[in-house]
Amino acid sequence: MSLIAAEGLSVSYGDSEVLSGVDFAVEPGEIVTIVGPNGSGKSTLLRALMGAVAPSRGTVRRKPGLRVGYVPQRLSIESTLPMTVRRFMDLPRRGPRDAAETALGRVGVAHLAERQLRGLSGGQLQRVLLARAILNAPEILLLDEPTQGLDQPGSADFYRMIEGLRGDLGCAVVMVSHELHVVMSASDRVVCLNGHVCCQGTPAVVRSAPEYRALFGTGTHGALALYRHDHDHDHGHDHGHDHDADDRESV
Ligand SMILES: Nc1ncnc2c1ncn2[C@@H]1O[C@H](COP(=O)(O)OP(=O)(O)OP(=O)(O)O)[C@@H](O)[C@H]1O
Repeated sequence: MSLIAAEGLSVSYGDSEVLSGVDFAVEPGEIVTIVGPNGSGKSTLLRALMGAVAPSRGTVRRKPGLRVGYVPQRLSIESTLPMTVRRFMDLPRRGPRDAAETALGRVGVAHLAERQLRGLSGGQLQRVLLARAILNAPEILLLDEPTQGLDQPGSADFYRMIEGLRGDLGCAVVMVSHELHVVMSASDRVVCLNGHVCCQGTPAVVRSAPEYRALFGTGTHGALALYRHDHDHDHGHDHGHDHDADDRESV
């Protein structure tokens, strides 16, 4: 059984439909990366999977009792607020002390427990957010651009750690990322989103898919092209049909 399955999922904000007809399912233990231009609905898809935004059409089904860990794109508490890492781990409610220590240790930041949150580097803060997300032994981790602001070695470390966590906890991981070259190697499956699913499959399949190349170009592993892509929010364009991994191996 899928952990989460969206079928024909559409989401609108007011009159504006940002996702239309998305079919997307996550199986236990897989690492799926969602790529797409700015404004293509990646964060919205994650939030719809969690149940934080309601579909305007279609359905999202979650396995009953599913434990979800979520790392947001930005920290929503006031970052100038005095607060230690340990205290932050106890929000919104205090858990067993050793659980927090274990989680911090798992992501390599046990030594930061007494430090102030606001004094952490970007990479340290990401790890603390991740530690908090794994406190409830999630079956699925949802990460929204977890390496934003990290340099390339920092990002590569972070993705290695995600793979390690998947191995230790056996959880599935769904993450949004712009760092296509790193992400590609760390993912079992890549979904290219532009209001709808343009193409999906293994990293190798997606990299050679014409729909992906049309969005991201072929140079610089797509990373720079991503930011240059001029997204006009017209989701009505037609790629003919959606593809999945199996019919694209020969491209
Ligand atoms: N709460 C909201 N109310 C109204 N519009 C919203 C809301 N959240 C997102 N949008 C709009 O929906 C569209 C998709 O946003 P979303 O954040 O899902 O895209 P994204 O692919 O994650 O973008 P980015 O790569 O820039 O983070 C954008 O045009 C955005 O402005």
